[in-house]
Amino acid sequence: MTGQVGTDAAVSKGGIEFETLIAEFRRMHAALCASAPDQELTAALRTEFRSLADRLESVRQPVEANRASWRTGMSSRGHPTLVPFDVEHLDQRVFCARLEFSDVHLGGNGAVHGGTIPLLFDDFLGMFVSAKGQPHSRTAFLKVNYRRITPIYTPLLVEATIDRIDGRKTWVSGRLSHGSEVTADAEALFLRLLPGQP
Ligand SMILES: CCCCC/C=C\C/C=C\C/C=C\C/C=C\CCCC(=O)SCCNC(=O)CCNC(=O)[C@H](O)C(C)(C)COP(=O)(O)OP(=O)(O)OC[C@H]1O[C@@H](n2cnc3c(N)ncnc32)[C@H](O)[C@@H]1OP(=O)(O)O
Repeated sequence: MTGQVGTDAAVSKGGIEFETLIAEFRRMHAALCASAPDQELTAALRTEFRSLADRLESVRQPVEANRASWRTGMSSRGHPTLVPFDVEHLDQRVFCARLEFSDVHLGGNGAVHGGTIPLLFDDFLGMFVSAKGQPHSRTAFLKVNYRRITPIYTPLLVEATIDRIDGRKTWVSGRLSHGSEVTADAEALFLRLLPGQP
């Protein structure tokens, strides 16, 4: 890692190019998870990955605000390893989105890895709290119930509601569904940060 700081102009924050780059990265990530390359292909890929990492580290940004993977309006803000979702509806009380897990998220026997679902909920509920609850909040707790196996490569719906706001506290809950079946649900408390609080 070079630690070099790029300029704003060096960061692609707009246009379709960054979105298609992230889509290709996610495809590559899923293909890597699902593959078994032989030694020759592994060596060739390692060389290409190293070269790509060198080029990206040369335009490294110090804080999230300047990073291309921090774009509102893009699925998961353009972050390549968060769980991507497509927003269906957002209002003061309800937030819902469509998503599909991939080989990136596979645990075992066709089921999504148990650690991936809290990642989705933390990000999804956190976005909701940021947009319609209290911005600049942080997760104090997140409880997840795994009700059924969550399948990969299957259209799913994730929904959330803001249940209560009291002072700095926002209580929020979420559900992940496959058709009429809830596969996981969550409840969380977010606390608005105090001025100067890290
Ligand atoms: C497409 C539509 C959306 C468009 C959105 C547009 C823009 C959005 C842009 C960006 C959005 C960006 C991000 C959103 C996405 C993801 C969000 C991810 C969020 C995270 O992933 S963030 C990382 C994980 N998170 C932590 O790293 C927290 C570590 N931790 C702490 O930083 C402290 O722990 C803190 C600050 C939580 C509290 O500390 P503190 O000192 O401020 O407060 P204190 O302890 O005094 O508690 C005050 C009162 O809360 C009660 N309380 C506290 N904790 C509790 C608990 N666990 N359970 C029950 N009650 C609790 C106390 O009991 C007391 O209650 P009372 O006042 O009644 O006595």
